[in-house]
Amino acid sequence: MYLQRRNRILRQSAAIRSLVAETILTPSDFILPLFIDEGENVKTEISSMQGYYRNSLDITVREVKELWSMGIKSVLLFIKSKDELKDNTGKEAWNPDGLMQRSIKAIKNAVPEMIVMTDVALDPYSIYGHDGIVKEGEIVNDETVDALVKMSVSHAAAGADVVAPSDMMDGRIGAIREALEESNFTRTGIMAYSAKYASCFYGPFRDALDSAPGFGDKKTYQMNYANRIEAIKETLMDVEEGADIVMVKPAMAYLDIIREVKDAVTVPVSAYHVSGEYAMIKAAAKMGWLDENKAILESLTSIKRAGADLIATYFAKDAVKLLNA
Ligand SMILES: NCC(=O)CCC(=O)O
Ligand SMILES: [Mg+2]
Repeated sequence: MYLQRRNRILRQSAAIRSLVAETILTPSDFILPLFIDEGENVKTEISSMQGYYRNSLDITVREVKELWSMGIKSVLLFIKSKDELKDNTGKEAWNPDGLMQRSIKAIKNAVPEMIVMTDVALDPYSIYGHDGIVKEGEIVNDETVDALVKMSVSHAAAGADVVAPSDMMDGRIGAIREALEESNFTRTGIMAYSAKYASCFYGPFRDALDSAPGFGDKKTYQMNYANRIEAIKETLMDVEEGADIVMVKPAMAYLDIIREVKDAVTVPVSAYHVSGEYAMIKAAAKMGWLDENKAILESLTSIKRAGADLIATYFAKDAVKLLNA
């Protein structure tokens, strides 16, 4: 045979494959979500997320020091609220002494350079497990936005670097930006969950925070997974309203959306490799059906290749260890 072009030339050794690799994961690609609990020395494995824990703040602070030493530059905080603090206003969400606010302060105090991102949504504080205030069975938009604004400002006051509204109410990015400006928090960023789909892949997360919706589902605010153009509309609106970073969530079943969003905006794009995506790999690996380490690196590389500049993933630590191996 006489071939003008032999594509296998650039695949023949590990060295040449790495020379021409188009996508390279690095520790600073990752955001590690952390689940924080009240108490001391409390470490609870999430039943549907084997190998992943909800920790009290003392353990979390030690963990964040380790993460920084590994090269992980960002954590995304979620707290598990006590049942007696839950209501239908979400007011615990902006309590200056709430678990979230104490966590932000403790982490920034221990590792000032760590980029602390905070979840902004009412579900951990809601007796209904919904991301907003409920009236006559409906999740009301505008009153919820008022609550999210208070929540965001209180996170900024506690020292959060980036607030991350994950609720999908309309208009909240603009309202939060305006409030941050008015309160003089001009260094606080907003990572908007812009294209967050109503997904079954969030199931294990709701076990982690005991935040499953008490009635109905989240389809009146999170996006229909049948839709693509709507993701662009949502994302462009959030950028217009002042988002510094936009997000697509979940990740693996939405790689097309990540790519289209990446092509449509000039801000960094993040993707959230969610709890169900973690659980699938863990479960298959446990059965001996998948090589866990290979599945982790292939999944995260695919998400970056699709266009994600940042990846929120429960595998961040595992991935960094594998990249350094
Ligand atoms: N706001 C956080 C979620 O909705 C779920 C994340 C996950 O499933 O990992
Ligand atoms: Mg929106």
